[in-house]
Amino acid sequence: MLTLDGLLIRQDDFKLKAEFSVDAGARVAVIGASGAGKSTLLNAIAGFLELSAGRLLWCGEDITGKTPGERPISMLFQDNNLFPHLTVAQNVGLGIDPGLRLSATQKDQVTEALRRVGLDGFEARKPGQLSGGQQSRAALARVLVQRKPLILLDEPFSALGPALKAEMLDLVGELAAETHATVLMVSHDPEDAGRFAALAVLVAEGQASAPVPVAELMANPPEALKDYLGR
Ligand SMILES: Nc1ncnc2c1ncn2[C@@H]1O[C@H](COP(=O)(O)OP(=O)(O)OP(=O)(O)O)[C@@H](O)[C@H]1O
Repeated sequence: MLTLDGLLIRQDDFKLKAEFSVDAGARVAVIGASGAGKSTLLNAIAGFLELSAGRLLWCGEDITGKTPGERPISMLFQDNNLFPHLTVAQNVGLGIDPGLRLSATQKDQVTEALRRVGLDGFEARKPGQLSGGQQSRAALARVLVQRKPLILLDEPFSALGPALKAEMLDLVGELAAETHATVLMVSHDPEDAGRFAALAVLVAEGQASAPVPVAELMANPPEALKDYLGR
């Protein structure tokens, strides 16, 4: 279980509070208007932003003082964060060892992760030689080899067309189910949120609220969400 215990995050004069838990293995969409603080929330959970107050717990262990690399967390960003001068296999290998000194077993793990995301045969290509969807798959393979139990997705597929985006969301869902990972995904699209997650966290008015069923939230949206949905 991920527990946000009395979290307060500040970025200059922007403040965000959060106080809730997410069960292990849950898939949660993080929704809210632009600038509401969705990325801020994920960055704080990942350890890229320091907390002003509160604690973060994973399965009861306080991880507040841990660096991003020490946390049980992988994060996938919108721009995929692939290094253009490295091959696909090397980019994925970075998830195992930033120095890329991989054992034979670890190289096999890279190959297996690429196979799992449908990129076998693409090992030697550079990211620039891949389509947008294939780049997303490579970034996802890097998350897979990290084998972390908590995965944070910050609108990773927003540059893809609707069909490809749906395919990627389904793939992430399948992989998360196989590995029993807990997933928090920022989404701008209520349809994507519903497709991917049973639960949603609404970020609005300086607060990230406890997860509630997506369908319930959409059927009876609070004012802040109504504005966002244009209702
Ligand atoms: N590095 C920063 N320094 C100071 N303020 C920041 C910084 N990054 C973001 N902010 C502010 O924090 C608030 C929340 O930003 P954040 O990026 O988390 O919103 P978001 O909900 O993810 O938005 P979007 O949907 O547009 O990506 C905004 O008011 C933004 O201006």
